[in-house]
Amino acid sequence: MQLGMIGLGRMGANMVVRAMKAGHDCHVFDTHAEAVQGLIDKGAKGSTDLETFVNGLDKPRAVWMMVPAGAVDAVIAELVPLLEAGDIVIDGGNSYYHDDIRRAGELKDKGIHYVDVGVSGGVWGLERGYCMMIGGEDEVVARLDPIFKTLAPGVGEAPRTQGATGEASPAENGYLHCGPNGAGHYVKMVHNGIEYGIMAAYAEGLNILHHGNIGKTERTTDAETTPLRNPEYYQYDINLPEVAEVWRRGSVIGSWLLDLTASALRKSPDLANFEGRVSDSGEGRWTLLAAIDEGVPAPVISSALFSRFASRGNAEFADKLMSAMRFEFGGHLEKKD
Ligand SMILES: O=C(O)[C@H](O)[C@@H](O)[C@H](O)[C@H](O)COP(=O)(O)O
Repeated sequence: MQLGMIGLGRMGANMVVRAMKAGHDCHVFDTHAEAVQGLIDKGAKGSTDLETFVNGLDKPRAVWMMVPAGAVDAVIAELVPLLEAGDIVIDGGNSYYHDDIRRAGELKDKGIHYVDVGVSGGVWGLERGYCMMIGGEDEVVARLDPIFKTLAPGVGEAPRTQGATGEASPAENGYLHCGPNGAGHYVKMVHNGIEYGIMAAYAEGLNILHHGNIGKTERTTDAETTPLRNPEYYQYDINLPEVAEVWRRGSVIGSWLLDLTASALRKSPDLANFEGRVSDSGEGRWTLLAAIDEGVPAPVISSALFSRFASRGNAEFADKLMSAMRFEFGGHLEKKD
C-alpha cells in the first residue's frame, strides 16, 4: 500500500526502507534535503515541501509521523490544513496517551482519523522489525494492516508460545491493536516503565558483582566507618563481560536488554565513554502517574525512575541535608575519600 512518512530520523528512515523492501509505495517528507534525497535514492518519492508531499499522496491518505513527541502538535498544525476528510494521521513517536485522546478528538471534527502507535525496536528495527502497540478505530487500523504487518518482526522472531496453534495472530507477528485512541501509547508507556525497571535491575546486579573485590583493598564500605564485614567474602575479580555473556545462554534472566548489555561491556568493560547521567524522555513518569491514578503499586518502576533523577545530581541537596542533620545531632563529619 502507499504510505507517507514525515520525519526521517533513524527510526522514520529505517521504517521507510523496511516498507519499501516489501514493495510498499513510500513518499517521504523532511526539512533536511539530504535525508529526503537518501530515501529517493533508495526508491521513495520525496519532498522538502509539505504541500508537495501531501498532494503527491493518493486519497484517502495515510501519513505517518515519526517525530519527537514534543514536535507532534506543531507538525499536525501544519499538516491538517492540507488534509481532507477520510485521511489518516499516524503518530509513531513516544507521545503521552492523553495527547492522543485530545488530538483524535480535534481531528475527528474534521473527519480525519488518528492512530497512535507505540513503536519499540529502536535502531535495530530495520533488521529485526518493529514491535507496535496500536490505538485507534477498528476500521482505520484494519486499513493500515499491510503496513503494520511489514514493519513488524513477524512470527519467526520468537518461538510460538506453547499452546498457540493455527494462523499466527497479529500479536504473534509483533503488532497489536490495543484499543481506541491512546491505547497504543498507553501500552507503550507501560512497556517503557518496565524497561526502566529491568534496566535498573541488570545495572544494580552487575554493580554488586563489579564491587566483588572490595575485600582486597577496603576495610570499610566506601567512605563510611562501617567496617566491611568478612573481607574474605569479597575477593572476586569478576569478569563482567563474561558474566553477561554466560547469562545470555540458558539462564532465567536472558533478554534482548541483556544481549545489549553484553555488547556494551564487551566494547568497553569500564564503560569509560559514559558518565552515568541517565536521561528519561517522560514515559517512566507517565507510567507512575497512571499507577497513582489507578491506585496500583509500582515500587520497582518508581525506584528505577528516581535513580535516574539521582544520577543527574538531583539528589545532591537532599544528600547534603542528610549529612547536615547527622552533623547537627551527632557531630558526625562527612568522610573524605
Ligand atoms: O522500546 C524502545 O525502543 C525504547 O523504549 C524507545 O522507545 C526509546 O529508546 C525510549 O524512548 C527511551 O526512553 P527514555 O529516554 O525514557 O529512557
